[in-house]
Amino acid sequence: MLQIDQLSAGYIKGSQVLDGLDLSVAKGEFIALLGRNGMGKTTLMRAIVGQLKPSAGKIRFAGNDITGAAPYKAARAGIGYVPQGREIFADFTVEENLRMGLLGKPGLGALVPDWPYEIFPILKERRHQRAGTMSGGQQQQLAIMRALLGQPELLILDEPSEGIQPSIVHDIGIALRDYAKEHGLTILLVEQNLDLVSLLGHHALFMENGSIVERVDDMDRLQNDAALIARYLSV
Ligand SMILES: Nc1ncnc2c1ncn2[C@@H]1O[C@H](COP(=O)(O)OP(=O)(O)OP(=O)(O)O)[C@@H](O)[C@H]1O
Repeated sequence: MLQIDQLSAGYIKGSQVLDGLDLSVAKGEFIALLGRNGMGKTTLMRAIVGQLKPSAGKIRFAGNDITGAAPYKAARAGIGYVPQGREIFADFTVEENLRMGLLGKPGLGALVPDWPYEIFPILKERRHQRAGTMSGGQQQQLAIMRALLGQPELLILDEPSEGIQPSIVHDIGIALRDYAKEHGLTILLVEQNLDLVSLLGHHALFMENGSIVERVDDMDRLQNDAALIARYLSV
């Protein structure tokens, strides 16, 4: 579904953050991308969704070449994005934020349907409140639902657990897993929280200095292999 070949990208001319990266994600897979801060995980996500133009390589999604395409094209092609820090509109109400999710693709209408409110009822309770008044966990629920309202085939989440209490992270993980199974959604997750990775991941990829350096398919190993965690995650 997503095929990335020899991708290079960076912020300063002549200095690459990603250097010849390859990644393949099949339909229905849950892939977690792990690694220390500054290894290039967010840079990779931004390149996929069109926020950063690669200097070399190819990104294909569902058979289309989307290398360097504008963000709205990635959204229309079926990629949903929940960025690091959530980026909700703090001064807009919850419902207005959700309506933004309907703008990603033509034909989704203007009215927020009931299902996002059924998944996270707190959003219904707070739908006329300004989004910035909600807790971090509630804002993350909002950001995820805003992305899902665009009916993506691939959902990219960048550190959704950041700054959120563990019980809410767990609830978000369960809700996402159930939704993804029911709708055949593919997930690419950047995350340091191993509980969420184990809940949502089928495969874990470890990133170091702009490349994917190790792949783990046995999720139990993530909880039990101290050497693996020390090598790629400990500071
Ligand atoms: N807007 C930017 N301009 C210049 N350099 C940047 C910019 N954003 C990130 N970088 C640099 O690119 C490198 C990779 O950063 P990136 O955010 O992709 O890492 P990461 O693995 O996602 O880590 P983190 O969890 O800290 O976000 C880092 O050296 C970072 O300082």
